[in-house]
Amino acid sequence: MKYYLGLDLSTQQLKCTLINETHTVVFEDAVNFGRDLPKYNTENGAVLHGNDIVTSPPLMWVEAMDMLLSRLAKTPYISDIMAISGAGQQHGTVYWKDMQLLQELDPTRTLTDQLNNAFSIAQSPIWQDSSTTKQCRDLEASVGGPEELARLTGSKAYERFSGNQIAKIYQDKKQQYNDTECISLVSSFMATLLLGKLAPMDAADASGTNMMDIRTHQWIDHLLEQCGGPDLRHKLRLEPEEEVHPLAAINRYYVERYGMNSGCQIMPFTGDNSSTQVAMNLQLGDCVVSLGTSDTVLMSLKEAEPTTESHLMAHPTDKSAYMGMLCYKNGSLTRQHFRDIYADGNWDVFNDLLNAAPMTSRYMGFYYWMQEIIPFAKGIYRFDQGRLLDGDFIVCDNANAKVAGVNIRCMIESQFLSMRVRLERMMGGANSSGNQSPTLKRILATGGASANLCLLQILSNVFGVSIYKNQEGSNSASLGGALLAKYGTLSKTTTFDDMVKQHQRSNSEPELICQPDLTATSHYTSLLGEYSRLEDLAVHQFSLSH
Ligand SMILES: Nc1ncnc2c1ncn2[C@@H]1O[C@H](COP(=O)(O)OP(=O)(O)O)[C@@H](O)[C@H]1O
Ligand SMILES: O=C(CO)[C@@H](O)[C@H](O)COP(=O)(O)O
Repeated sequence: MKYYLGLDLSTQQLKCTLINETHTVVFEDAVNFGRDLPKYNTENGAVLHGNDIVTSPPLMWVEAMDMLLSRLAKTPYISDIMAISGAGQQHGTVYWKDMQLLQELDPTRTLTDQLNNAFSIAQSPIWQDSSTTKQCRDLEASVGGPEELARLTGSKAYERFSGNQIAKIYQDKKQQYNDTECISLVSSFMATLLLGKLAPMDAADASGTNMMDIRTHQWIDHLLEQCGGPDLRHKLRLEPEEEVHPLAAINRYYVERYGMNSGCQIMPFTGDNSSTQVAMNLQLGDCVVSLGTSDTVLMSLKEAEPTTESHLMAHPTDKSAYMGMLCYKNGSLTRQHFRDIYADGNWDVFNDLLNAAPMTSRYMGFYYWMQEIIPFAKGIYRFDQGRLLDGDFIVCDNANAKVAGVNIRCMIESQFLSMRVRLERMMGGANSSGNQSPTLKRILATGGASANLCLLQILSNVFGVSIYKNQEGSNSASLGGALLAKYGTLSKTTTFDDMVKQHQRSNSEPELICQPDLTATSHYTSLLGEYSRLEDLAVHQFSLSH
């Protein structure tokens, strides 16, 4: 039997999924950064410096790789793994000081031991960072504004996008920037580790840099220069990779240390959202809502016009298509925070409070616990009958449980209403040549919080469509990686769709989880206008205080 490995280096953990020839998952595991690697002092995988600078240590990711591979080496599959691909949290950048170290890896020692000095920047900026507003405005101004940057690259400038992160390091950390030999994204960093030499960024993940032409998938010289000066092209070295094909065989280090197959091929790695798109194999009218550390909304698009509030990214397996995406920072960590302050850290209590609070049009809340991406705002804004409150809700009998429940309900409804308002706008833009816009038919839910059926029912009610989940594999980004690994061995002779169809089984069809209560949907539809109006007021209030 041949096996295919998918890795996913997400915000909070490094996960793996191993599939066989017929796409059955045979092994899954994860190294959790907080639980398994506490010495790096991260909180939920990240280090917060002051208000808006958020990083993770690349050496922690290297050590997670050491741990995961030692666990994998204890399985009977290791020597029959034919190919590896995978995913990384998007936008984060790794700064290599000494690539030579990768060529000289000694199989008797860990990677952590040997790559201690490999990085010129010990803390990599990650997607949660929002400290590059100045660089964003400069980048937009250099091409004539946010709309033009979105037209060129698929997105206006966002604080977390890699080009703006690189620009800040170029401007503020000159010495470390000059010491940098090469720059990787989190995804291509994983592929680089396994290859023992620099791996290209794949075009789908490079769409999250603000530096790649969204149509041709080539770097745009002017944007490279604006972000990282004349040396950046040299530090990236390679153009974005738009094919899924073998880059080279795995470095001999892994063969000698772990007994991996010397013929095991390393494929390009992609962004975690693109990899989720692969695992879900989206059909027209499907939309993925991923409730991971971030909340994201994904759609496959054949044609599209970039907007200034959503992202247009290259499709991971179809050069001529796109992925439309919305991304929210206040996803699971904000829900988790509410669980901790209102529900003693218990999801069941959280759900009881949520269900005890009825739907209402009286109370509305916007909970930007962390600096939000869309809209760009921070803080908590509560409204009672359209009026901004100074403090908490005053709920008739003022019982604590009721106030907690109203806040939890307002937070969840507000998260999902924001997705609906913006998804509808994104789909409206997906008909650039006058064709009818795609209609939303179903939502495929994934990510850690998709384990919570109460949340999924509200999601279904807000959108008025049924929710489905994949039956195979608990983590879609690493499953997508495993499928990409296999596809890379076949892509010369078959399409991705044909490869998937060949092994379709009853349990490879997504499973129906819940259906909408259409009375609730009408209620939410009637709130959309007021929701947008109050959101504008909240954003205005935020801008007054900044
Ligand atoms: N029952 C639950 N209800 C709501 N959220 C949950 C539940 N179980 C797990 N989660 C959330 O899932 C999150 C992790 O999701 P995951 O997709 O694994 O994240 P990532 O891929 O970014 O590391 C946790 O932060 C946690 O808050
Ligand atoms: O910034 C984005 C997408 O643009 C995030 O979705 C990151 O890719 C983090 O992913 P998770 O750890 O939440 O899966």
